[in-house]
Amino acid sequence: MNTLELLPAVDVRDGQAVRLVHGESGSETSYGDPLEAALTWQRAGAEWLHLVDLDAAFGTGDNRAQIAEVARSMDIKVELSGGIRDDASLAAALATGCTRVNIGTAALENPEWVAKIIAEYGDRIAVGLDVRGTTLRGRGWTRDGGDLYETLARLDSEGCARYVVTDINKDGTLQGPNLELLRNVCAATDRPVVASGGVSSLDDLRAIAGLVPEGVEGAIVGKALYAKAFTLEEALEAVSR
Ligand SMILES: O=C(O)c1ccccc1N[C@@H]1O[C@H](COP(=O)(O)O)[C@@H](O)[C@H]1O
Repeated sequence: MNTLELLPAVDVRDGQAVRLVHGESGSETSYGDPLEAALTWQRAGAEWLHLVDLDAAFGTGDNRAQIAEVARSMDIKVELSGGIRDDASLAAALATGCTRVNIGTAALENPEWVAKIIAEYGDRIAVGLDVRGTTLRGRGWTRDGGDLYETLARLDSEGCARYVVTDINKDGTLQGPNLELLRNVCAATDRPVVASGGVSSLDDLRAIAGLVPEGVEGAIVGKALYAKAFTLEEALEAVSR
């Protein structure tokens, strides 16, 4: 059986590594320098970094230069997210050398462009399905963007390689992942799924790892690591069995 991949998250707002609650602007807790945070996860044995430009996602500016510096400083794989919505922002993201980008809003608002970049870049494009219930949310999770399963079927038919599925109601809450949502998405697609939102304990990670045979490939871990609920070393050990 494959091991669950873990992607520690570094979300950047106003130059700082932060965690939000339910993705709500203004709910930030700050954790200092993003590069230091990223290097901490790399030193602890991470194979992936989930790196998000939150200002670009919210439309409150961007942290593009800093994000690029972090991505370029990593020896590990980087999934880059936030504000990648057109050719220029995609080119800048890919030029950082990141392994893949995660597209949210554009997959809801600009499906033709997303179909084009999926065809062009294949595995380097993941789509972030950020949901409340089964309704997708875009523009910093402030606007409805259609039905999860209809969008998933469309993206599947266009060849999307992978989905990052976030339950907004769980994100940043330390309330445990939405396993039912993950199971339902895995049942609806044969593409790998990266789970995001709610991880609070090693048992949560073991529960997500139990979904690897159903199609879950990885889990993003944010607040739990910053709040020191467990260490990344412990997390990696927990999912390696
Ligand atoms: O990660 C968050 O906490 C988050 C909160 C609010 C909005 C977005 C958030 N994260 C990431 O941003 C991308 C979406 O960016 P865009 O819509 O493509 O500009 C999403 O995939 C999340 O990974």
